[in-house]
Order: sequence, then C-alpha cells, then structure tokens
Amino acid sequence: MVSGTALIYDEEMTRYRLLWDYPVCSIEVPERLSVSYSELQIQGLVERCISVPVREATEEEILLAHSQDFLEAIKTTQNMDVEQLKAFASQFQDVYFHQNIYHCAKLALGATLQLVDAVMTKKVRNGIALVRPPGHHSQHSAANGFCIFNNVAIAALYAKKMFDLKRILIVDWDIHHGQGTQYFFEDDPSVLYFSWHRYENQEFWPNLPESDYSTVGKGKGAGFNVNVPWNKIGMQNSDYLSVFFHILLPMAYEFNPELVLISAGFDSAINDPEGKMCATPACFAHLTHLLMSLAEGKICAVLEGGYDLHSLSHCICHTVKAFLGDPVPHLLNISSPCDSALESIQNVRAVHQQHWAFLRSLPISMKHQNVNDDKKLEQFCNEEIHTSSPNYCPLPPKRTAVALLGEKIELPDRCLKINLDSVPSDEIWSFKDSTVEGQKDSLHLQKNLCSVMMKIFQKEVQNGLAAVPCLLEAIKAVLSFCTTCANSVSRILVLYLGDKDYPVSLEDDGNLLLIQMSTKKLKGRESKYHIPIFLPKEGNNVKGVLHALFSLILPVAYMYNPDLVVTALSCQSGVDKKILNQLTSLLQGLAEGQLLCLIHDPEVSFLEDTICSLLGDPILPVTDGVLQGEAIQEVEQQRQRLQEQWGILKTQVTRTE
Ligand SMILES: NCCCNCCCCCC(=O)CS
Ligand SMILES: [Zn+2]
Repeated sequence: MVSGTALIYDEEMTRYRLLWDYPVCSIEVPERLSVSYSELQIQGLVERCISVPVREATEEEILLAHSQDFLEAIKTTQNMDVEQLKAFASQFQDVYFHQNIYHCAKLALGATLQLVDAVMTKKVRNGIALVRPPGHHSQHSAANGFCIFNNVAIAALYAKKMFDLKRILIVDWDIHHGQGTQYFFEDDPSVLYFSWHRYENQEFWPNLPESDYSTVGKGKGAGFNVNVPWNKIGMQNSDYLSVFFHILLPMAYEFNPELVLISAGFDSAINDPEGKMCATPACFAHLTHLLMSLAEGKICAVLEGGYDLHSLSHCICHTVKAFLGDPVPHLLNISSPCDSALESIQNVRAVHQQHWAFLRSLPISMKHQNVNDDKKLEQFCNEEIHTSSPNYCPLPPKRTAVALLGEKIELPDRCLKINLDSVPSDEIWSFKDSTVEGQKDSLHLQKNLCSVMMKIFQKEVQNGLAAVPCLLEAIKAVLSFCTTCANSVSRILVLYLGDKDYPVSLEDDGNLLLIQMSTKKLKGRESKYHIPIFLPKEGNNVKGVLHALFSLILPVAYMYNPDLVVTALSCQSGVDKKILNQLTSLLQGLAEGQLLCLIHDPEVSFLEDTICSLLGDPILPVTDGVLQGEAIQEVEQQRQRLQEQWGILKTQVTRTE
C-alpha cells in the first residue's frame, strides 16, 4: 500500500529577489520559502516527510508549454544588469527578473516534475513542492504575475505524456485566477481546471472578463474549466467549504481523476495583503483532506502565492499534516455562505448545469449581481487566526481499535484488537438482527463497544470499528456510554444506513444529530436533528449516496461540528462498498478523526476495506460517479427543506425580505 508524503524544497530558490523599486512585486520575497520551511521544521514535519531532491527542468520540458522564443528570451536575463532586467520586465505584467531567476524557475519546474514522478511511480502517496517563482499566471510566450514557467500546467502535460494519463484535476485555490493555466487547457477535456479567485466584478487583478464564471471551456473542453469568482473580500471558511461541497467535489467525483494537482497558493488565507480573505490556516487542512479520497490519494501540491509569512507558513503546515494523515482540526462557526458567495455558487452551477450530471436535473436559475451584503466590506476578519503553532508533539500513532471480529480476518498490525473475553468466536455471529439474544450477549456487546470507545477517548487510537449484532442496539449503547462516561463529548453525529425506524428520543437538544439514509420513505418524525434521507434503489444498488454525501451530509456535519462521529452500516444496505469507503474516509474530516464504525453482519472483504479507510490508506475511486436523476431529485428536495435550519446547505440566494 502506497504511503508517505514528499517534501521538495531547495534553498537555492531563495536566491533571487527584487532589485529595484517596483511596489506591485515587492511582496514576492525569498523569505516566503525560508520562513515556511523553518516552520515545518519547528513543527517536526520535515522529518516526517520523505525528502525528494529538486532538479533543473530540461528545455524539452519547458517547451511542453512555452515557445522557443520565450525560452530563449528568458535565458538572456542571466547576464543582464539591473537596468536591463528592469527594461526586460516592462514587456510583461507584474513580474520582475533577476540574474538567477531563470535558474530558480528551472528548479521550481524541476521540483514540480520530481513530485509528479515520485507520486506516479508510487514512491510516495502525495506531496508538496515549496517553490518560487510561482507558475499559474505564466503563458505560452509570456511571464506574468511573478510567474516565469507554468509549473502546474507543465506538470499536467508531463503527466499525460509520461504516464499516459487521461484525466487530471487541477485545483487552483490561490486567490488569483490562474489565467495562464486556463489558457493551456481551455479546450482540453482531459484536464479539469478549477479556480476560485478574488474578482470583484473584474475590478481585481488581472481584471479579465474570461476569469468570470461564464468561461466554462471551449469545444470538447466545455464544462472542464470552472471559475468561481469572489466578488467581495472577507470570504470565510464557510464560503470555501460550500464551494467544495456544492461545486468542486461533485464535479471531481464525476470526473474521477487519475491525478490531482493543486496550485496551492495561500494568498487566499486570512491576513494575506493580496487576498484580504478570512479563511483560516486550519481550513486548508480540510480542503486537502477532502481531496485525498480522489485518485487513490495521488495528489501533488505546488506552491503558488501567499505573502503573509505567518499565515503562509501555518497554511503549509496544515496542508502537510493533512497529507500525512494527521487528524484535521475542528473548524468552528461553519454556517451559511454569504450572499455574494451564494450568488457565485448559483451562477457557476447554472452555467455548468448542462455539463455535469449532478446538476442536470436541478432547477437552477442565473442570478445577476445585485447583492450588496456589506458583511464582506470589513477589511479585516472577526476571527483571529488560531496559529499558536502546536508545540512539537508526536501524535498518537494512527491506529484503529477493532472489536468483535472473531477469527475471520487477521488484522493489519496497525490495528489494535480488542480481545474478546471467553466468548467463543462462532457464538458472536449467532446474534440475530431483530433482538440481541439473551442478556449475556447485549452485556457482551456493551462491554466491547465501551472498550473501543475508551481507547478512542483516551487517544490511544484514532478511531474504531465494531462488528455488532444489531445496529440500533449498538447506537443506543454508544449514546448511553457517551452520556455517562464521556462528558467531553457533547455532540455526536450518527450516520445510520438502514431501514429500521430509529426510535428518536423526543428531546431535540442537539447533542445527537441522526442522519438516516434509507431506501424506504421513513415515516419517522423529522426535525432539525433527525434527518431522514430517502435513496431509491435501482436494482440492488442504492444510487445517490455520494450526492447525498456532498449536498447534505458533509455540509450539515461540518456545521454541526461533532465531537464524535458514528457510522452504522449494514452490508445488506445495497450501497456500493467503494462508496461506503469514500464515506468512511471523508467523514474523518470531522471530530478530529474520532470515528466509530458499527457494522452489522459484516462481510470480510467489507471489513478489510473499512479498516483500510480508517487507517487512512488510499481508497479506490468510485467509477460510476455519474448520478441518477431520481436520487438527485430526492436529495435536492431534502436540501431545499433543510437549508433554512442548516444554512451551509444553501446553493442560491434566497430573498428573505
Ligand atoms: N494589490 C492589488 C493589485 C494586485 N497586484 C497583483 C500583482 C500580481 C500578483 C500575482 C500573484 O500573486 C501570483 S500568486
Ligand atoms: Zn496568487
């Protein structure tokens, strides 16, 4: 199983800087790399990564994207004096040159390609290249916006050529539009380019009409270029997560990429002088985590922008920790996106409706700019960053406590087996679903669940799994355990996949959120904290689980912000096992990864897959990501109904007044 996170950095890339007075470019300083790298060292992350050396890109690699003339021109900067460098720079927009910048641009590109090689040849699972100059603004024959060679665009072209890839996703979360990258792949359906960027109705740099949501790609590439404009500053974690849930993730799963490249610019984080946004460094741990279930975890993050050294270095550390599989921190106060963000989300979904199955059958209208929610006018954000850099502390080993498996499977040694007392293993399987036979059995059940949960709460393990005779019994046992023994747990999210009517206790005090996915319409009383989701069965397969996951379950779960997540699944539920593994993997972004999986009447193969998901191993992609009409309608109706209580579910501006 592929593991390991590559960290690619060389201090040679700090050896160029601005040599004359050019205010627009003064923020792009060498310290961006050196400060970030030293923060990685302080947090003990350098030694946890696999160091991969940089190399110079070859001319052939540069020419994958750039013209020969452009390359020859850049070469000449090596022998220029400052006046000549200044004159040379004036032919391009917002970019400066230095005698050593050509060398560093070759190293930045070489580092990027080294990362692609390491991931594609399975030396590592994922990784990050800390490079400068950045790349996503540079074009066939033009340097632009601090960028010389387009590192990520060439990485995609290189990966297609060297590894014969057919589907590559580029996620550009930098706060500037990577127009250079867009131009390279506008008519190419094999590269899905996604970018959000500060736009302010074309008032913000690079002030291009083609950066708006209406640019969806050309010809065969139509639908494979996705622009999400931020028309106000001050966007927060909720705005960023909403775009992932309601636009990027459904598209990414439908596209099913073989490789994910991130144009990882962190000028989209709080306190950045360019972005003036409010998303916290911890948010980038979640953005990273949410992408890690794609492409069997093959992700290459390449640094683009990011100019506040403190914010930048903490964002990079959060990204690396997520890559390493560390628990991702709680995000507080997730709620409805602001109206301006909703307007952008609505418009992106409207123009892409014809290109993506998950949107096709929805009633989405265009919404033109007339929103003026001044909430985003404030220059600075109301939440200071929680960047008290965690003092260096080794995390508990990523272990999974497993109970009640009998002898059917031998567990990976990374698991902690809860030894059963003297109950002979064959008896364990004797439980019937309807009732738990005899007092002994339910007592036995309780004891085993308690031991798994104790280990989770004592942080001896990250998460746990228990094969149980009856899901409803087990859920009740878990809840009673938490109320009695674990006072640190005040909010529990239970995701129950089954048809039994769960006896919802009357009090809706919010310390239990039950989301139940069922293939039959549940008559149970629905309330804010009891969400029944009906998913029609087609043949023996339940469709729309992924759609429900992105449109409903994850957004509500993030807004609820539980201390513990419990999944209660039954193998007979008719849900594709690969989808259940995606669900198990994605839900680990909540509750700092404290997840307990209850499985009824498990099949061995499913147990093994679930354990792999819990251990953070790469999971298989879902091939039939294309969703079905009816299921989408059902989920859409639930979303419409719940969005008043769970604002994160909104996907369009609702005129309340
Ligand atoms: N401050 C408002 C003016 C905007 N100046 C933009 C300068 C180019 C930025 C390029 C960049 O950051 C690469 S990620
Ligand atoms: Zn940028």
